[in-house]
Amino acid sequence: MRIARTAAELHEHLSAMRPRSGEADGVGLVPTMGALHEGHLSLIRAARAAHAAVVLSIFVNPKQFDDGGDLAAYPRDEEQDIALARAAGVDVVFAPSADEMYPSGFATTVSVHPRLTGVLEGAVRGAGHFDGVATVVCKLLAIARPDAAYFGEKDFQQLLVVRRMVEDLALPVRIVGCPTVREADGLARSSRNARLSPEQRAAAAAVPQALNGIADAVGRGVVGVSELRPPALETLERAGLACEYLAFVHPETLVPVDAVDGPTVCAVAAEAGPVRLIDNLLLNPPAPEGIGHA
Ligand SMILES: Nc1ncnc2c1ncn2[C@@H]1O[C@H](COP(=O)(O)OP(=O)(O)OP(=O)(O)O)[C@@H](O)[C@H]1O
Ligand SMILES: CC(C)(CO)[C@@H](O)C(=O)[O-]
Ligand code: BAL
Repeated sequence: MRIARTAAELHEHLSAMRPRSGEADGVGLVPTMGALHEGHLSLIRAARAAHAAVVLSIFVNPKQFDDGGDLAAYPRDEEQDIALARAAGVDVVFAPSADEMYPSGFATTVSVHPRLTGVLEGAVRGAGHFDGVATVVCKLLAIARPDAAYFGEKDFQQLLVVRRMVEDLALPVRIVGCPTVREADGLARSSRNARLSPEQRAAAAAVPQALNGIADAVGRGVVGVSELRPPALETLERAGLACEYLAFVHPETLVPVDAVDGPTVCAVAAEAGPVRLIDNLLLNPPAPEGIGHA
């Protein structure tokens, strides 16, 4: 496994591999901010299974953090990340500095429309968050020129924003979404979980419980958002979590819905002490009675 600190080094390593890339499906890119866990490893495994060469990028992108505190507190462990990447079969780790990504004079922002970036995470983290994500992902795609790039469905709005950007700018890359990897109690794996105290970690299980409660209710035919929200909010509140949003939206437009009468994403963000937890679930309305029975 090679480590590249600059775009030039990455190109050098990849050009040595590109001849191989004709065999399988070229290069797969897995963009991350490091502090690798099973969620990231699942993306790497998906890329490994599909591509001749796998590039893992590790870059804690300052442009997507509004709050300097969150950026400073973001967990970093490059040594362990490199060991995990090697064990998972990554070919090249691309770990640039902020100066390499944003040299002096850098003056470009990629901005997806606020109807997709100004709501949910964008509303809480500030308008600059998804501009920062779109800008860095666009640049990572331009540097690595992968055939496909892998993103987690845990950050479902990010995945939607990246897909929109790629389609609108006709970027020659396939975007692959991968399912959320969870702990035994259902909590979505996240780098920020490392900052939870044991009490906060126990309380955090209320997030998947709230989502599962909603899915169960929808399965029983309860589809009105006004009926689905209160018990879920109560589950979060009982655990001592501060809910930032619990939203029912159309999976592609992010427009809020009143009822789960078509595919709907329930997206939630809650604070456990200093840690923001996000999660989501795709809900489908129950099949009309009689359908599906022999
Ligand atoms: N539990 C998970 N399952 C699947 N993919 C995940 C999971 N957690 C993160 N990812 C994906 O890994 C990629 C890199 O994410 P990132 O480095 O921000 O990790 P993270 O754990 O989401 O960190 P954060 O604490 O910022 O939420 C993203 O595409 C993200 O959606
Ligand atoms: C996609 C990403 C690597 C861009 O910095 C980041 O937002 C993340 O880790 O999800
Ligand atoms: N995992 C999404 C990127 C972020 O939290 O900034």
